[in-house]
Amino acid sequence: MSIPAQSDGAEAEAAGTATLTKDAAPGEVLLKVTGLQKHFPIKKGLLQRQSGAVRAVDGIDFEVRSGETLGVVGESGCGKSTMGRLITRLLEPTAGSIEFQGKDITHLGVGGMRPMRRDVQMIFQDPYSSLNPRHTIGTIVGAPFRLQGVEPEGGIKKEVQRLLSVVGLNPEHYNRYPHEFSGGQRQRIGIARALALNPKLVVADEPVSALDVSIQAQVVNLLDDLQQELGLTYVIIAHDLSVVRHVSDRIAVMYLGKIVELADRDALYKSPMHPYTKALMSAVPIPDPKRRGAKSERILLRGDVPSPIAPPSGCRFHTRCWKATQICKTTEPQLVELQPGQRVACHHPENFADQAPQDTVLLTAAKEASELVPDAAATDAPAAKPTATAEKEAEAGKAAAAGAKTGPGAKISTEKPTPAADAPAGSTAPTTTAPTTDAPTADAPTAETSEPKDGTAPQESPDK
Ligand SMILES: Nc1ncnc2c1ncn2[C@@H]1O[C@H](COP(=O)(O)OP(=O)(O)OP(=O)(O)O)[C@@H](O)[C@H]1O
Repeated sequence: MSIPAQSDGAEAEAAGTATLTKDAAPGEVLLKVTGLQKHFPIKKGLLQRQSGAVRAVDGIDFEVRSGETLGVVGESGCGKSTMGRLITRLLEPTAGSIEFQGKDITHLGVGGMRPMRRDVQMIFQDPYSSLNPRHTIGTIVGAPFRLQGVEPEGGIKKEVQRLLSVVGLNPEHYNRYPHEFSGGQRQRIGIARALALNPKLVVADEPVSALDVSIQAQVVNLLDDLQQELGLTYVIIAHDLSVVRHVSDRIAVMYLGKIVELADRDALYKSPMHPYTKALMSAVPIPDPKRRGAKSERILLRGDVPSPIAPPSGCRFHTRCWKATQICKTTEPQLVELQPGQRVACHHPENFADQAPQDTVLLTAAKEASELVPDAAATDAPAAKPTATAEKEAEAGKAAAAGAKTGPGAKISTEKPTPAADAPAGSTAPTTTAPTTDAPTADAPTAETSEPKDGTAPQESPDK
């Protein structure tokens, strides 16, 4: 796919809207997150006194390098979306810091963030609710220019039409409304809007999970193409391991508000070190029919993820981990680099020397919360969470693509997207994931934000 060049920084400078930071060279750290926390307060009673907090993100550290794709996986409710909204500054962090190109943006206000909004954009999960139904596509995709006061060369209309063709839509559909498009096409509209200001970092929160299976691969391939042509850096949040495997260079695995493992994609899939990662990976179906008969075991995790209001002490995974010992209950493991490029927070990692060999007494209850089952039996097993993921993937039929991925630019097998290639409107089957935590419902914590509906994706920080 050939993508026409976007207006570059020089033009922006000429227009008097230069960004505050200098560009990161490929491979340099673009985003650095340190000790990031987001606790949503739980308020009760007439006086709305705070009675606790949902610890959605509870101290995470990671970096995103220019030009790479960082995939973020984990069960529903582990804090992936909250993390995405924190780094795009749609949410105000409770603690920690966020640096973008060396500049601390943790507590920048609306005015301070305005220039940054050009560089950091977000693509939302639900292409139905993230586009304002009363606005035309032209208005939606052109909104970032108006909000930032940017006048592209040739005018907004021409630039919007160019963006529409970049994402595989018909530029003539400029005056149409969102309801006239299918789910996949709407997601392309969301992508066009995100690309309007030539961002450096794009955070995509479950960008394909609301789309029909047949359309998912097209959108993933489009994101791939755009990255190569425009040198974009992605943070892609997904619970579908085959999508994450396909698109990511590195992968962060989250559990209950923490990153438990952060590693290069191949290392993570070949030799996961955190037991939780291993359980997640064991649920991915083997795509190669020749290897399918090979003896393999799946790890079923029983029960729900504990509540993020009162997470377990020590290692948060210890209540469901078959390797947990006393130290796991009392001491929180730090995320340390055990292999080059592979950081793990575990006292008893897989595929590596034990970090607490003296601690041998297993926590029986925890051991019983997981079960190793032969592969065939696992297929019919009831829905512990990783198994549910596996089922979704099997259903998605994308496993072959996942297994075949070898390097950047590899494609999920699909027909090339054409403007008309997506399924007609209404034919998609949105997937929603039920929350697994019992956290926020009972105590009705304060909602801080909702997805923008007006085509103005993250132009302003709502909690400022
Ligand atoms: N505005 C909010 N107010 C209170 N609690 C919230 C808010 N947003 C998220 N939470 C809670 O924070 C926790 C993490 O939610 P988050 O949406 O980040 O998880 P997730 O991993 O993205 O899950 P999913 O895949 O289901 O979207 C959950 O327990 C959720 O209920």
